[in-house]
Amino acid sequence: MLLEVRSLDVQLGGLPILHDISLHVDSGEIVSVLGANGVGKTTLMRTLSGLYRPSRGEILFNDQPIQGRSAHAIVQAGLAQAPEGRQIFADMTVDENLVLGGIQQPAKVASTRTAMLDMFPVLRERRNQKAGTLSGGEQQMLCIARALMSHPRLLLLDEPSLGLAPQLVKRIFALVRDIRETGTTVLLVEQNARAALSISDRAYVMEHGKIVLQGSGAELADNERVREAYLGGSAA
Ligand SMILES: Nc1ncnc2c1ncn2[C@@H]1O[C@H](COP(=O)(O)OP(=O)(O)OP(=O)(O)O)[C@@H](O)[C@H]1O
Repeated sequence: MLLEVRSLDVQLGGLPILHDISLHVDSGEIVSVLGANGVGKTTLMRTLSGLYRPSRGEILFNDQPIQGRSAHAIVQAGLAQAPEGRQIFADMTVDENLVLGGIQQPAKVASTRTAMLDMFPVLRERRNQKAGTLSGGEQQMLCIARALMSHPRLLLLDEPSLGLAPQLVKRIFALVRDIRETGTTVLLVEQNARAALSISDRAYVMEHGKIVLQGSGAELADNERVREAYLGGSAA
């Protein structure tokens, strides 16, 4: 197991947000966490990245407990996040954003940046352009490439399809598959259950801060409750 989350509770501003979350991600998998707006998906991602401290439970990464470690130390351990809303540096160029993503591994920045520009040719064309002037899809690619600059073993993706047209959603999900092929494990949170399940080995469904269902991508795509709530209709 690359990531194991055991009985995690998270409170924010005194309010319970996540309750008794347990999940795992094996090396080489693509795993999704699905759920509607506000169920706590971003809170989970931010907790895994060390931005929130759980009130109970354990997070094991590569068999080491990481809860309570700084966000910086967690990136160094090999867990990087492409956050919801992209959060790229709008006034900096594409190139500068990439360099910042690799800041913890300065010796590798030049070669990793070349690899990223090969993987995302649209970023190569726009490498000297201010990131804030990129389209939504280009910004998402930059956000993912910036996270990959730290050579993570596990990439967390928070709603990569948010606000993108269907063709671009397809493109982004194809890229997630490519990323896995290069040896990076992926944990993805998504509202777009259809697209996420189509590329996931396994998935979890969250409601009201809890995990209510889990299974293989195919099992969940076939599950009546998932079909009704997230895929827009029953099997019939
Ligand atoms: N800093 C905070 N303080 C208090 N409550 C918060 C805080 N951040 C988030 N919440 C609440 O926690 C709940 C879960 O929010 P979260 O952003 O994790 O959901 P989400 O599943 O990612 O939703 P979305 O898809 O809309 O981003 C929401 O009710 C939200 O209002």
